Amino acid sequence: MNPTEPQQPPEAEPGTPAGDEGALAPASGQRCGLIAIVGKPNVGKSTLLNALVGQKISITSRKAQTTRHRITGIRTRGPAQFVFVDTPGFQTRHGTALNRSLNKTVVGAVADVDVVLFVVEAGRFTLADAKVLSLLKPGVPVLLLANKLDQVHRRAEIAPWLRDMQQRHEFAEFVPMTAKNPKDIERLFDIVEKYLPEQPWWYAEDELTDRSERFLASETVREKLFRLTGDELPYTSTVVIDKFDEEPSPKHGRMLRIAASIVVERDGHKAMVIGEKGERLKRIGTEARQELEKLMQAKVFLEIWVKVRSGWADDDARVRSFGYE
Ligand SMILES: Nc1nc2c(ncn2[C@@H]2O[C@H](COP(=O)(O)OP(=O)(O)OP(=O)(O)O)[C@@H](O)[C@H]2O)c(=O)[nH]1
Repeated sequence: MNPTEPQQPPEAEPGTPAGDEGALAPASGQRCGLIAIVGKPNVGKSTLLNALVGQKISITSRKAQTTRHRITGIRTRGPAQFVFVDTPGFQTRHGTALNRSLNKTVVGAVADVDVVLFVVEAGRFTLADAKVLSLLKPGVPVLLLANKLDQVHRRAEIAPWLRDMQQRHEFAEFVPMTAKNPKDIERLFDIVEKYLPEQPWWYAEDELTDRSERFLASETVREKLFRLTGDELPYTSTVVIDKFDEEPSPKHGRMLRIAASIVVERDGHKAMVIGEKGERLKRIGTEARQELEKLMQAKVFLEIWVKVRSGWADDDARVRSFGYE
C-alpha cells in the first residue's frame, strides 16, 4: 500500500538549507520532511504530537518561520528529521468554526507537506472525521492513524472497520495505535520515516535552545498584543524579553520565570495596550502565559511591563540593548 511515487520536496522550505551554514552534519543518507497531523477535535492530536516531539515543541528560530508553515515541533531520530507543522483551521474545536475558518491558505498548508497523519478514533468514523478527510488534497500520502486502540475492547471489529475505511480514501497506510504507548510511537516513527524525502536536515539535531524558547516567548506575547489591540497599534511596537529563568520544580517539572516589556512609541499607545483598568494587558498576559505553558510544558510566571521609548527603532544601540542583533 506504500506509494511508489517519489515524494516532492515542499514548495517553501522552512529553514536555510543545512549546507549553507556549514554547521550541520553532511547530507548523506539524511531524510527530512514536513508532516501534518489532522483530525477532528479530541481524537488525540496533541497527545500524539507531544509524544512525537517530547519537550521540543517550539517555533524554533526566526529563520524557521515561513508564511505557509508554522513549525510546532521537530524531532531528529537516527538519519531522519521530522518537522511537524501546524494546520490551523483543521484543529478548531467546533465543526462550524472549522467550516468558517477554512480558506485556501489552510488547505494549502496541508497540500504541500510530505505526509499527512489523519487521526481518528479506532473503530469510529463520524461526519466530522469525513469533513476533515474531504479537505485533504490528492497527491499527498495520508496515513490513517486509528488512535485510542486501547479503548477498543472488541479487537475483532477493527479489521472490518479498516476495510470500510479503505473504501473511503486511498490511505497510504493504516496504523492502529495508542498515542500513549511509547512502543506505538516508535513504530509510527519507523513508518513515517519512509515518507520523508532524502535531503539534508533543515535544522540542527537539537534545534531547541534557550535562546529559541526566549524568542518563542517574545513572539507569543507579540502575537497576543497585536491580536488583542487590532489595527490600532503601530507595527513599531515590539516585545523584549528582560528575563527568562528556568527553575526546577518538584511539582511541575519545569518552571519558567519570564519578564517581558512591550515597547511602544507614545503614551497613547501605552494606554491602549494597558486598556481600561488594565484589562487588556491582563488578557494579553493570561493568553500568552497559557499558550507558553502548553508549548513549553512548564509552569510559567509571566510578568509584562509596558514602556514608552519614542523613536526606539531608529536607535541602534538601544535596539541592541533590547537583544536584537
Ligand atoms: N485512552 C486513550 N486516550 C487518549 C489517547 N490519545 C489521546 N487520548 C485522550 O484523548 C483526549 C483528547 O486528546 P487530545 O490530544 O487533547 O486531542 P486533540 O485531538 O488534540 O484535541 P483538540 O485539541 O480538541 O483538537 C485526552 O483526554 C487524551 O488524554 C489514546 O491513545 N488512548
